[in-house]
This record gives sequence, C-alpha cells and structure tokens, in this order.
Amino acid sequence: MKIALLGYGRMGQAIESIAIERGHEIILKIDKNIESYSLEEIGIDVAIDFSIPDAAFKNITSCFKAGIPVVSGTTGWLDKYDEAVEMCNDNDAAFIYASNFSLGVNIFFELNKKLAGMMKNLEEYGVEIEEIHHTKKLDAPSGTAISLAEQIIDVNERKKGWHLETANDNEIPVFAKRIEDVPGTHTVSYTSRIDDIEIMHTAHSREGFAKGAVVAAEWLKDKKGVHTMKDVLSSLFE
Ligand SMILES: NC(=O)C1=CN([C@@H]2O[C@H](COP(=O)(O)OP(=O)(O)OC[C@H]3O[C@@H](n4cnc5c(N)ncnc54)[C@H](O)[C@@H]3O)[C@@H](O)[C@H]2O)C=CC1
Ligand SMILES: O=C(O)C1=N[C@H](C(=O)O)C[C@H](O)C1
Repeated sequence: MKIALLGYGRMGQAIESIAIERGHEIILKIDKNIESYSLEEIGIDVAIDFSIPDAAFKNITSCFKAGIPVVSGTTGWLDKYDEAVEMCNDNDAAFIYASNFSLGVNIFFELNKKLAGMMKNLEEYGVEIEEIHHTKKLDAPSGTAISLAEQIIDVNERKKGWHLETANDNEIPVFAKRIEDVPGTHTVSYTSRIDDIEIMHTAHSREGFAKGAVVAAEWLKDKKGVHTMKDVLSSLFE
C-alpha cells in the first residue's frame, strides 16, 4: 500500500517503521511546517492521521474530499466527530477513528464493558478511572480514558457523565497523571468498604498503537463508510 502520514511525530514515526516492516511504502509525510498540501494524483491508497487536536479535522476531511480512506488516532478533537461522519458519508469516503488502536486496549475495552454490566446495580461500589501518560501529551484526560468512561455510562443508569479529577455522585471521576516517558496506562477501579476490583492496561511502548493503526489501514483500504476498530477485530470478538 502507498501510505500518506498526516503527522510525523512520535506516532507517525512509529507507524512508518511498522508499515515498512509490513511491506508498505510511505509516499507523503505532512507535519506542522507544511501549511498546505495536495493529496490528489499521487496514488495514495490510505492516509493515517496522528497529528494534533487542532489539525485532525482538517486533515481527515481533506482525505474525504480527495477520495482517500483515512485512519485517525488523534485524540482531543471529538466535538467534531459527528460532522466528520456526515462528511465521510456525503463524500462516499472511508474512515476509522479509534481512541486507541492497540489490540490489548481493544480487548481491555471489551472487559470494561463486561465488568460495567456486572457492577451497574451494585451501589456499594464507587467507580473511577486513572490514566498515566508522558509529559508531552497535549490533551487530558486521554481519549482512551474517555472511551472507558463512555462505555460505563452506556450501561450504568446512575452515571450521567465523567469529570476530570472531581466529580458529582452521578459522574465518573477521571484522574490524569503525567510522568516522563510513560506510553499509556489506564486503570478502572471499583471500590467498596469491603474490597476493591481493578482492571488495568499498561502499554510498554508505542508499538501496539502503531501496529493496530497499520492493520486498520490495511483493512480499510478498499472499503467505504465509517467503521470502528471493533469491526477490524471482529473475528476476535465473535
Ligand atoms: N489512537 C491511538 O492509538 C493513539 C493516539 N495517539 C494520539 O495521536 C496524536 C499524536 O500523538 P504523538 O505522535 O505522540 O504526538 P506528537 O506531538 O509526537 O506528534 C504530532 C505531530 O503532529 C504535527 N503537526 C502539527 N500540526 C500539524 C498539521 N496541521 N498537520 C499534520 N501534522 C501536524 C506535529 O508537528 C507533531 O510532529 C495525539 O493526539 C495522541 O493522543 C497517540 C498514541 C496512540
Ligand atoms: O498521547 C498518547 O501518547 C496516547 N494517546 C491516546 C489517548 O489519548 O488515549 C492513546 C494512548 O494511550 C497514547
């Protein structure tokens, strides 16, 4: 596949290594110093956006207009996700966004949903989420922590939203810690007077995120419409 990288920071570079290992070619790299760029007529099969919150929507929708399937892992821009979905469908384009592309976190998401279903009526347990990331991260809480919170809110009628650090009884508190060089650690904790239950995912490097993004790009290349990482991994979750 001929791949365009929209964002060539820590993740763009990790994706480049994995893509080359899997036999793909990087034919375009866009980063912050490239103000305007054309995606047309250079034979891009798929674009992968890991940029910054302020740039993601423009990068993604430029791909829709050029008819190029796009995978995005950029977090912190999701107030515009519904608009992106509409534009994808209007342009008959192809799109996958995931707050986390790693196989391990996508398994962790399924565990989180299962546990949330089991805990939803047990009022004696409080629930909270903690995420730890490197100090260069621009957004807080992480996109993955927001996905975990939304998965619990979807099944637990007592929880109406989430809040950073402090929360009302009807919200899930999400704690964001920044420690140098941590690739990404997420914990969901249920705490009662009698005992605690915790599930945790710890990334040891960015390799899992990068590999998942390339696998998603391979899967999306000849498809249309808006998809999720669960669609990509469907055979695993049957
Ligand atoms: N979904 C997932 O699995 C994962 C998502 N992420 C997310 O991916 C994003 C990028 O993460 P990192 O690579 O660690 O950040 P980074 O800061 O190392 O890289 C972002 C790059 O985007 C560039 N950039 C700035 N303006 C741009 C523009 N207009 N167009 C294209 N590129 C532009 C920056 O110069 C920088 O090189 C973040 O939002 C992060 O939260 C990170 C890891 C995994
Ligand atoms: O910025 C990061 O590094 C990461 N961002 C994603 C997020 O916000 O959830 C995924 C991963 O945890 C690493």
